[in-house]
Amino acid sequence: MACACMVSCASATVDVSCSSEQSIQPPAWLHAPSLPRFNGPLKLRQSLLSPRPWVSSRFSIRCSSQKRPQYVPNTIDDPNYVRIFDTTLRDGEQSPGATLTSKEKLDIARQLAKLGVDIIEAGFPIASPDDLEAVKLIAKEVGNDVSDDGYVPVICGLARCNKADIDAAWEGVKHALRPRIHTFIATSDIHMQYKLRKSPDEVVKIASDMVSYARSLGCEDIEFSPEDAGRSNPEFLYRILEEVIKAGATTLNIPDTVGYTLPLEFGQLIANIKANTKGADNVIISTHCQNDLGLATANTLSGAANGARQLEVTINGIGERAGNASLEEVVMAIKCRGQEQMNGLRTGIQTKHIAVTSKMVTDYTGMVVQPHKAIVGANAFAHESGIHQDGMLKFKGTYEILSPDDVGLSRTDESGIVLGKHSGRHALKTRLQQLGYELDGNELDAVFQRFKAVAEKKKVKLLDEDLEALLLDKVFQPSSVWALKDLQVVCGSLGLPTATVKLADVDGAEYIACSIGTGPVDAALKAVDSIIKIPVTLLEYSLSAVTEGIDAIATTRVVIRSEIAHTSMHAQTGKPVLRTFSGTGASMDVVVSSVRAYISAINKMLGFKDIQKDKTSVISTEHKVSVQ
Ligand SMILES: CC(=O)SCCNC(=O)CCNC(=O)[C@H](O)C(C)(C)COP(=O)(O)OP(=O)(O)OC[C@H]1O[C@@H](n2cnc3c(N)ncnc32)[C@H](O)[C@@H]1OP(=O)(O)O
Ligand SMILES: CC(C)C(=O)C(=O)O
Ligand SMILES: [Mg+2]
Repeated sequence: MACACMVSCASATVDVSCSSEQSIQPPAWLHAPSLPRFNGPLKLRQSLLSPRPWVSSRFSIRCSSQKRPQYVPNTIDDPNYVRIFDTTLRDGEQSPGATLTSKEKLDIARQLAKLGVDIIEAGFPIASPDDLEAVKLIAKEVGNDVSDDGYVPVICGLARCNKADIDAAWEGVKHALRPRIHTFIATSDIHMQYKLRKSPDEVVKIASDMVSYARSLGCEDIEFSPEDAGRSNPEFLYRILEEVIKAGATTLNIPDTVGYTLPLEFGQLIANIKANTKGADNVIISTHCQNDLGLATANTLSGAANGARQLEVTINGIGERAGNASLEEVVMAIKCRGQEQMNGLRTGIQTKHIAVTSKMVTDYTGMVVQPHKAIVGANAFAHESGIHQDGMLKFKGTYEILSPDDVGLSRTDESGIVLGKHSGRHALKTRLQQLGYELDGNELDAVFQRFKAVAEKKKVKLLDEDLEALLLDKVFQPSSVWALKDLQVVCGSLGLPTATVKLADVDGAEYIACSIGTGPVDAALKAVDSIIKIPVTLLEYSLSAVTEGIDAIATTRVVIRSEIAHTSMHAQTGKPVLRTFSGTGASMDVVVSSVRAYISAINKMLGFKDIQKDKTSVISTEHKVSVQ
């Protein structure tokens, strides 16, 4: 039987007709050498539709209509569709220091609409006149911007269970095409006794009266939350929820306000509420999980698996204290595993807008996302270890369950390879090839050794400029006559800058010299001079950091002139002139970098006429120290 079917391949989403064979273009990453290569349209057989955990996430197939269901407050005509309620502008803004201006809130609301969230909680209008104005603005602008397919987000305002709050919330949201009032009151013993100082009976009456009041204003979409439901007596929850349903609530949101529950426990709570609350079949059950134990995403997914069809989340997981369940984690988990593990759950989120939304929220709130944050962290699609990089180079499915394209991330290096201290030769060689350098064998080994040594010290990843500097320093050098073995400098404002240098000659014999100078570089170059004993003049010296940061690699370029030999013909006068030689060096230590460059130029000079150093001219024999 044919059915409407959606295939989501990396960033592309293709509607196909689902019969026994379907024709779609394969995603690029499917071209793994170890798998059959598909050059034409991929024939998708039914066997490919069966769960294949290692592929399904990067290649998810859904056999249902992907149209967003028509919005009706208390029901969804697709049992697998989960509404995404974004509360970045309300709970998210409760993050200490995350205050947003009205303009920023409007920008974020517009972005949330692009993302396709079903409900935007735009603020807590009673909190301040600014909050009310921002909610109004969002309701008027974003809440009336209907897309071609009929989508327009619900605009919601929060209110305590009192008339003033509800009036303010209605004042804010009523301009939207789909306005919602969200009212809440705490139901745990601890909150009722110590915070509200009200009996359970009083709380039930207030809740029911205030839901009725909200309905009486003309709002047909009412959400009610029993605050601290995670620590509330379940029997009391069933009772109060039944009363608010009778009073006209259309969504029952179950907050784990202090992030106290464990995933199985929270899932069971949702299942129990659905089973034991009269009228629960005619409303939407929602989750609102705080992250105090780091379980917000897990609890939210557990709630969805147990029948919740609205999930309250924030971008980047920001929110009160440790934050809320993060939109990107919840949505991508459903996208990645919903088909296979959650009976085909789906959301209406356009996931390719996730990265930019995350960035906007970071910029506006100043709440920086940790590098290893799932989905949107800087490292979420980066691979540093040699074994992983080797796997990624061979087939991305080895270490990636999602494609960065799915969340709107592009990376300059398609394999997401970050060169660092854990990288191997495969990754280094590949990156060098991409930069245009073909290295193998000893050359590759030599660069690899230097690369490892630098990567050990460098805290941030190695950039292309770093690699090129290493290549210049290690590979594109004249054949070595003298080599720097060790270097030590003493400098500062106390005493004279002094350098001790150990060089090895072409036979491996070592020579040490010590010198003072005007600074550490000058002292080190003089110590080199005193070993090599060939008069040269330093004509040019330049030092630059190839990348940013205190641990950047410094490259040095020097130009020297031999004062005793090595002439060339002047192009205009035809007279012999003393020849100049340049050299480059690189190191995270500026003095080492300088000495390497200097020795490189000297080696070039010595190699030019094939004049090996005159061993009799060195001032010290092996391991003897000469101090100038
Ligand atoms: C779990 C959550 O995230 S709830 C949302 C939390 N968000 C915020 O609080 C942000 C915005 N808040 C504010 O700007 C202020 O708290 C306001 C404007 C809402 C209220 O300020 P104030 O009137 O000065 O009250 P304050 O915040 O000090 O105390 C809260 C009062 O509301 C009562 N209250 C708390 N929750 C509720 C509720 N859901 N329904 C009714 N009353 C409530 C408290 O018992 C307390 O009443 P009391 O003054 O009789 O003791
Ligand atoms: C207002 C409610 C839903 C809330 O934010 C919470 O309980 O965490
Ligand atoms: Mg909350």
